[in-house]
Amino acid sequence: MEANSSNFTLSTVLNTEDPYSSIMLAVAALFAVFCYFWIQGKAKSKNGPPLPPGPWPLPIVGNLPFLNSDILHTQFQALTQKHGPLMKIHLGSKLAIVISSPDMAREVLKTHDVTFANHDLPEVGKINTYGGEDILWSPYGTHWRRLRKLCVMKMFTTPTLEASYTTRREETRQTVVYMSEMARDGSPVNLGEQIFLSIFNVVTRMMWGATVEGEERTSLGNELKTLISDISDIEGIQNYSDFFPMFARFDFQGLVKKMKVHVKKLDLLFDRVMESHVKMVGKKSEEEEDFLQYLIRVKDDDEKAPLSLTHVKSLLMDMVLGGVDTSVNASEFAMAEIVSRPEVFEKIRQELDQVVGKDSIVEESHLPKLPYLQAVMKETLRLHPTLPLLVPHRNSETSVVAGYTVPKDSKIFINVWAIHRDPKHWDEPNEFKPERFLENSLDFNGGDFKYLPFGSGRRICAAINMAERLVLFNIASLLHSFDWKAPKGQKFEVEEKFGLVLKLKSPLVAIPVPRLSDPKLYTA
Ligand code: HEM
Repeated sequence: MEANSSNFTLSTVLNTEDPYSSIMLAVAALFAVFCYFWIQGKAKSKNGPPLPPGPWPLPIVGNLPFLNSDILHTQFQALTQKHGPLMKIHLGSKLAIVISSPDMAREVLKTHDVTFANHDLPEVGKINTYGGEDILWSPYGTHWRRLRKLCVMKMFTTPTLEASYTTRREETRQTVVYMSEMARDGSPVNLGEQIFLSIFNVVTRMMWGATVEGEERTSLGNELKTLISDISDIEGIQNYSDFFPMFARFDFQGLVKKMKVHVKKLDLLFDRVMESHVKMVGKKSEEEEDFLQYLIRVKDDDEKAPLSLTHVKSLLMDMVLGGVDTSVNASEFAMAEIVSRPEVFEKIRQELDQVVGKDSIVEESHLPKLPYLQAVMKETLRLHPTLPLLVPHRNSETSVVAGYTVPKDSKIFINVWAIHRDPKHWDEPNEFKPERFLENSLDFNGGDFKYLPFGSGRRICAAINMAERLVLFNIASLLHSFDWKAPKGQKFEVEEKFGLVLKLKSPLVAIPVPRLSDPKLYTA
């Protein structure tokens, strides 16, 4: 048969009448083949154990064309059924390893913990953390240890948290007051926005004493929530610059550019705060100082690892970006699960009425006496882990894990979302059943590798006790003070939107109905 113009043949592609384009295509094809063999050669272990199994990669792009960044966690879960709980994936020129069982998680987070105790710094992470020298992205070593020690020994200790209770109480009361005002005329409330304001204010007041109040509470609050959420969304997008580092400077998806615009806004805020705090050094006693004053005072104390003002600023960024977004989304998921399940809501109400009573308000000291509510928080983080793939780790050395070679600098995804829904380890894994946590002794400390909402090992979340207080106190107060009704014609839904941080697909909007008898319980 004669070739006609609609036929898609090699000669039409090569366009034999245009020798220049033929040569270019031939060079591109050769380059592709070269890259393919180079990646394969680089990925193969030399005389050592084989690489982990995984789907067959295409030249150059690897498995990228088959991955959908909106459902990466479920795609990884499905691929694991075929290739096993230690699986390799080629992301362009980058080798990724996906971990999907408690045993494999133990291998990387415990057995080989030092080697795997780095986070894989993405291109956009360099922008929002001033070069990645913050606590989240710094590689395991002296500088990271110094930052972590400052946080863990100053900001997140039990005495500091106890001392800052007034802050959390005031902010939560403000939220209850705002909601009772909305309740007066039956207005719906965007719960995520209000929880955001409360948690944002708590974190920033603990760090530098600032707060958002009055009219600003709605306007600036929404703006900051959107800003922080946009930054975390950009962090969640698969950036081709990370998979083809040699082209990173072209920033083809424009993500670095977008990140710079967002970060500039937060940076201006931080600069103002830093300036005022530098002026205040020495003017307050050590007991009175906030975390930022403390950091500025001690930053040069350790000769081996002195900190610059930029390091200090990057820590603020970590707390605001890492601490606020995670706690808000965890609280939103918990509220969404509770209000959409009358039987769960009823049990919580009974527990609250028994422990707190209807003529009092919730205090943080009540929290240890609320086992069912604690179980609800644990079950929420099992079903909807806030960081479904943790923060991707990176190994600093080539290692042999479970008989397979994991080459140095691989990107390690720990699919906590899949581990938390593995039927080998959980009964009815897709059901929301808080009771399971009344029957087991699982906690947030990462000792049991089937439950890792805060990670495990050296890079485990630096603020678990603070996160637990923030989430529990917030939701306990909202559930004790109000009944929650869906706006007319709507029903509550708990659908997930995947990203670095797991979010509700649609915002949780509900109408508060006060349930306590004394109006004084709705004042600040
Ligand atoms: C429910 C709320 C939270 C959840 C679920 C959560 C979870 C996590 C997870 C999974 C990691 C990474 C672990 C890994 O990659 O192995 C992490 C790291 C971290 N989190 Fe949290 N977090 C929460 C709240 C907070 C808060 C409130 C703060 C501070 C204000 C905070 C500060 C940090 C820091 C600084 C790191 C980095 C630790 C390091 O790399 O050494 N987190 N968190």
